[in-house]
Amino acid sequence: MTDASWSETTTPPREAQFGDYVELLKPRVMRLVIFTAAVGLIAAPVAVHPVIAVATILCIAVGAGASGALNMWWDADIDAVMGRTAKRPIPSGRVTADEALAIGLALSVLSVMFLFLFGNAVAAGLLAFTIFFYAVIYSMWLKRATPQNIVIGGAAGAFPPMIGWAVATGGVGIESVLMFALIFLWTPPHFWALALFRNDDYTNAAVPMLPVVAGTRVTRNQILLYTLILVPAALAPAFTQVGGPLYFAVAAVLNAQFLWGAWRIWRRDDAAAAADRFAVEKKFFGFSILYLFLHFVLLLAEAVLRGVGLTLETWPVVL
Ligand code: HEM
Ligand SMILES: CC(C)=CCC/C(C)=C/CC/C(C)=C/COP(=O)(O)OP(=O)(O)O
Repeated sequence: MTDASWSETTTPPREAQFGDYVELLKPRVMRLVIFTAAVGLIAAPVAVHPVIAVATILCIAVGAGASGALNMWWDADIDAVMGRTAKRPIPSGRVTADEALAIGLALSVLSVMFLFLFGNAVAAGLLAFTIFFYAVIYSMWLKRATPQNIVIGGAAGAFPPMIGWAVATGGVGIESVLMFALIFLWTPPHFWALALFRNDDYTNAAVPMLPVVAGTRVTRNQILLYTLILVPAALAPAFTQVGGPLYFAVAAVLNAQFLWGAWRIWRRDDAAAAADRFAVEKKFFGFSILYLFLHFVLLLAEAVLRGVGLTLETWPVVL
């Protein structure tokens, strides 16, 4: 469906295609979110039937996508102003805001309902809370209100492994809290590195991201500070039942590299960054994604080595 408000001088948007609706669900970011949820489920000490595992991961994926659609519905005005997001389905007129809202709400309800059926009440409750946290607390409130938006709002992105863990165990454990902490503390360096080289976008859109409000010096300091706190939190799972020597050895290298990147960002200023077009910040942002992905690959590898994760022995109750 297209928006009728386009004037004759504007290139009319084309009709929406299936891909536009998929784009509403923020698939590129959400694939890592879904992977962390899957690892939370598999690393848990209670084995799950593959049918339940697949069904519940699908529910979490749909719920994550739904929260992305709700975010795009609410943020359409901001997205229209920023170069990175101006071509999204709503600002480009291919999908209407009402459609995005309807899709976001419908998929949220369906995902939580089916996670309750295939999983349990704790997992479904956590998924509902996570969708609410991203769509309402982060998008509708914090994002436009405070430079601490992504620190507090980052909690939404940290819940998925806890949801996966809750599917398997029916509860919360120290290990799932550590997985939460890993993502929670990783989010500020991940995002602020990007905000440094996308500062103009956020300034134009009047979004109070840290570099806009407090300046780039403070942002560089905060990236290093959060990385210093992140490193011990990222190594801690090695000493629990989900970790082991493999996790520790590889994570130590990854964390040394992350710390080195944060240090390089900290010790330079905007003139140096402008000279190489934010090459260090861009590299650090790219590496942040690999960094988080590999930590969860390590948790998966440790689970495979322990022989936990899936079992055909417990036939799913729901069937
Ligand atoms: C409040 C928390 C977060 C903020 C503000 C944030 C912000 C961003 C932004 C603005 C981008 C660029 C996206 C684009 O090019 O459209 C990005 C990319 C990305 N983020 Fe985050 N992020 C957050 C949390 C997370 C979490 C929790 C994950 C996964 C666990 C994640 C995974 C990714 C990935 C995989 C990409 C690259 C997407 C691509 O391939 O283009 N982010 N993030
Ligand atoms: C299971 C479940 C519900 C998971 C949700 C996970 C979650 C909250 C991920 C958030 C990651 C994200 C896309 C942040 C972007 O911030 P932004 O929206 O300010 O970025 P933008 O400018 O790209 O829109």
